Amino acid sequence: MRVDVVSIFPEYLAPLDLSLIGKARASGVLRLAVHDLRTWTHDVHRTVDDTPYGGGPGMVMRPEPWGEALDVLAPDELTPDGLTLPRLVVPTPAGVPFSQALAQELAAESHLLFACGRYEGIDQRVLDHAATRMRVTEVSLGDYVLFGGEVAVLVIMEAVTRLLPGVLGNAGSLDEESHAHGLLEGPVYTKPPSWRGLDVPEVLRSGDHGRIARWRRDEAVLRTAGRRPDMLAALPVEGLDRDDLAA
Ligand SMILES: Nc1nc2cc(Br)ccc2s1
Repeated sequence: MRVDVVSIFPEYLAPLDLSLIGKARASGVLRLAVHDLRTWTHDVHRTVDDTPYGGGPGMVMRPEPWGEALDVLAPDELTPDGLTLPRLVVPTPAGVPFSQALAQELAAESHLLFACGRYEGIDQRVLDHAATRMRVTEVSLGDYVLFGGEVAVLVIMEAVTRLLPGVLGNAGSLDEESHAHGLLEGPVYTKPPSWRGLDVPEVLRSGDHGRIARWRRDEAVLRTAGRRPDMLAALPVEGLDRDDLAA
C-alpha cells in the first residue's frame, strides 16, 4: 500500500517511523511519504491560509497549494509504478465516523492520500474539485475538535496498517479483537492463576475449548450490552436471549 500525507506540520507524523508501522515501511508492505504543503506555495512567506469569505473567526486554508499538491500526488495519468488514483482521506469533525469497518475498507485500497487540515479547515473547493477525479472520504474520529488532522491521521494509519497482511505476527488475533465481529472483546487473563486474592475464571483453565469459546462469546455479548448497547442492536445474537441481557 502506498500512502501520502500532506501537512503543514510534517514532523507531527514522525511517529509513523516507529514500531510496527516503521517495520511495515521497512518491509515494503507500506510505502509512506509525508509532504509539506508549503512545498506548493510560491510567495516569500509560503502562505497557506487566508481570511474566510463571509467573515468569522480564524483562517481558511487556501485552495491553490492544495490543488498543486493533489495534481502532483494524484496525477491523472498512470504513474511509473502504474498506481491508480488514490482515495483522498480528509480528517474533519464534520466527517463520517471512523470505525473498524472503515479501517478495513481503507486497508483494501492500493493508494491513500491524507490531507491534514488546520485552522478552520480547507477551502471546500479543494474537496469538490478532487471529487471530480478521485474518491474523497471525510472522516471524523469523534465529536471533538483537534488543532488539525495530523493526530487523526496517526490514529487512522495505526488502525489501517495493523490490518495489512504480515504486519501483525499472529493474524488470528485480528479475528478475536474488539469490533472484529461487531462485539467488544471480553476480559483477558494471564498467569498467575491467583493475584491479590483474585482468581482467573475456572473455565479458562479447564482445557475445555468449546466451553471456553462459549464463555468468551457470552462475556463479549454481556460487555457489549453493558457498554455499547448500540452495537448489539445491529447484531443477530444467536444462542443468547436478549431478555437475559435486559435482566
Ligand atoms: N476531530 C477533528 N478535529 C479536527 C480539526 C481540524 Br483543524 C482538522 C481535522 C480535524 S479532525
